[in-house]
Amino acid sequence: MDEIERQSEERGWDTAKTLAEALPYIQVYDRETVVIKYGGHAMGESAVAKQFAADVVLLKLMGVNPVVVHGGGPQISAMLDKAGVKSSFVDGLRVTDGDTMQVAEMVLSGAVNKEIAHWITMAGKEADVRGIGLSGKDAGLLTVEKTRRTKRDPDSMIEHEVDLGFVGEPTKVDAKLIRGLIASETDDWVPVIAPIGVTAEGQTFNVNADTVAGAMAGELRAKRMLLLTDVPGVKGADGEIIRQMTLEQAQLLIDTGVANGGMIPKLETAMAAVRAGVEAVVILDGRRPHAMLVELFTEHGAGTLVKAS
Ligand SMILES: Nc1ncnc2c1ncn2[C@@H]1O[C@H](COP(=O)(O)OP(=O)(O)O)[C@@H](O)[C@H]1O
Ligand SMILES: CC(=O)N[C@@H](CCC(=O)OP(=O)(O)O)C(=O)O
Repeated sequence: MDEIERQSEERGWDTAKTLAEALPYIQVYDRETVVIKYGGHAMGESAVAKQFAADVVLLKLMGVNPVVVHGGGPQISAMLDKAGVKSSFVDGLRVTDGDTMQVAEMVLSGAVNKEIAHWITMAGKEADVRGIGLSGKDAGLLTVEKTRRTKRDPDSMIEHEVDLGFVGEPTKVDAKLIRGLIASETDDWVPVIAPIGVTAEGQTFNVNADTVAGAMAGELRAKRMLLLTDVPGVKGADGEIIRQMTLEQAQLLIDTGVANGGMIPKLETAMAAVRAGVEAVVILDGRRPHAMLVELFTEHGAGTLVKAS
């Protein structure tokens, strides 16, 4: 046996050891639902996204029921730039007028949704694991109402409403279709959901993807919700990643401004999901290969875990 063969054999034994060590965790998540929020920043280059799809397939084949909710904020911004439409954000939410809504729906439900579902289907071809792309508009999945935000004027201290346009928050998740897909004994479906919702009057609204993932995880009583983003976790005031936090600590980070921008909807969602019965939420770096596998199947885990206590 030459040196290359010997090293390859060594790697084989290491892989087997890693698999054996994962057994207790694999049992914990057996037939449990894990909602994965795949952020637009985490998608990065197509090689990273394809690796994500392969990991989702692996989860499914290991007995987990993954449900993917995706974002696409940077992708919407790029398309709006091309069209010469300006975009602004309030507390991490995109102010959405009629033109912006059209572009957001086209990018989210069209390009991004179908790409992710397709990559999952491609990665799972041999085992017939199939991604199925949906938006909150399909099968009455997501009902929303207009988001109301107020801001205090720093000089007069008077509160006034900020109109975010067609931005909504979930009031009802009808997860009948999703439950049917993940419960199938004969087929391996992986639902992939775009964050578009509809009001009771039938108007299409843009919804922050973290918020949709939280509402979905709560409705499905998911064991875990994973928020995949572009930072290794939530940073505290000292700039260090916080490994675990309670709901009170999460609220304090928002109130003190240590968590700002896109991290605000993430923490708000994490808190709401835990209150709705999700065991824990993890905010982690989706750009790192196999981040979900490290989080679910190793002792140390990855990112920041948000839990009731
Ligand atoms: N305390 C914090 N810890 C980590 N990231 C933070 C914090 N406060 C704000 N952020 C910002 O939140 C961003 C993640 O939110 P966002 O850009 O909306 O990601 P995504 O597109 O993945 O949803 C990070 O890139 C970072 O700039
Ligand atoms: C209302 C609102 O802000 N909607 C988001 C929807 C996409 C999203 O949430 O994407 P990320 O997860 O990649 O940030 C937006 O228009 O950007």
